[in-house]
Amino acid sequence: MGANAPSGSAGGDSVEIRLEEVTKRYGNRAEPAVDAVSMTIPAGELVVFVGPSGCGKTTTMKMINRLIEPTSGRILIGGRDASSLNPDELRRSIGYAIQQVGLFPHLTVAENIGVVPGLLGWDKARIRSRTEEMLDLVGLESGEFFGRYPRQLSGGQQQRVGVARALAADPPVLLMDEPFGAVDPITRGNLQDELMRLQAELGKTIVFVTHDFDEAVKLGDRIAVLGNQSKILQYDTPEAILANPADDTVAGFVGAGASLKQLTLLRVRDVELEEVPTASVTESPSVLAEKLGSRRGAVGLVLDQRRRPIRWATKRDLARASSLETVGRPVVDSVDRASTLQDALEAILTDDDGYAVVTRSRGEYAGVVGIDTLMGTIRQLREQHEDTDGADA
Ligand SMILES: Nc1ncnc2c1ncn2[C@@H]1O[C@H](COP(=O)(O)OP(=O)(O)OP(=O)(O)O)[C@@H](O)[C@H]1O
Repeated sequence: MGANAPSGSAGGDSVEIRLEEVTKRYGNRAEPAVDAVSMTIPAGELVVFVGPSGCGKTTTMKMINRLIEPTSGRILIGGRDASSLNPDELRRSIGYAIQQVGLFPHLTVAENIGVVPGLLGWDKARIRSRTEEMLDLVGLESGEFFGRYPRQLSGGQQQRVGVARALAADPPVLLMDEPFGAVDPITRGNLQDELMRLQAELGKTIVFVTHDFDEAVKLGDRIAVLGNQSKILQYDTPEAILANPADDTVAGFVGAGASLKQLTLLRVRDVELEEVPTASVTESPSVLAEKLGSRRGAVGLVLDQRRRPIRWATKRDLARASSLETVGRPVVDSVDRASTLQDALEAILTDDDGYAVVTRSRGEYAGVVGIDTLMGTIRQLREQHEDTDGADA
């Protein structure tokens, strides 16, 4: 952020957010809603606050743009004390997207997106082109949606407009409070994918609140697992939290299947591919049988003339077969190098041979990932994170 008050139109550079002993006491309640929270949200990262209902996530977030004033402590945004800034200007420099979307019902989609740029004094032509750009960015066809009213949109479309509006003035900081909470799981998944794509492009500093640990794992560069009064139970990368939850409460929050969730964080390209014996569909079954050798349970792949895997065959299958065209069982599922290891596991279970076939861009055979590789990877991750903890202690 520049030396002047954040203009909100500067865009570009991302900024760090620091909370120093931030406390919020509502009215004269004995217990603070947020108790002396200190944390650093690194510039350009997406940090997820996750924790049980009522633990203080929203209160903590709203203190960053001063929708709620802290009772004590300091919040620094790009090194500047938020309490020293004009609250209206501060809020214009921070994008804000919430579950209820909060679109103005009497304004069109375009007018909603243009609200903050308008407040910042942008001219009409610039607002119009920015609005079109934003609609495009969130995957809504500008010609179709520009003049619609919020009630003429589906829930998912409203959420997209909410995100477009939050981003319109190109703020360096974005606060998102359960922004995808009110939509069906498929739309939610799509919106999450969009946000990840956007973030890879834009590199904003984003604070994202959710109840949903899986959402946190998917989106977060880091996750802050919060307990009562926003006490930070663990603040680390998703990998580290999954591999090694700080205590039983965090482990409870991570929930069942932590190892499976770890597999969503790694890609096929992160592990070494293995090979199984292969033969071309034009060869005779005995050729593949010979390559399989005498090892029990060995399995081979039949490739078509463009080297695309088509069938799995064991030694027994081959002994009975007259042609490789019909031998064994078809390859049903395959993955590529960009697939997650969870996709690979899914393919292993679908094809039931202990391997997932990995293909290149045109479907040619590249290798396989075996169940042993997946188990080894999980074991390795766990050990790595245990080592890191040991070093810190
Ligand atoms: N305006 C308010 N006045 C008094 N108490 C409040 C107010 N807003 C929130 N609280 C209390 O502060 C605590 C933290 O609330 P907050 O909304 O920050 O939690 P949260 O973690 O975001 O919850 P949820 O996930 O359910 O939205 C709660 O106990 C809540 O009842």
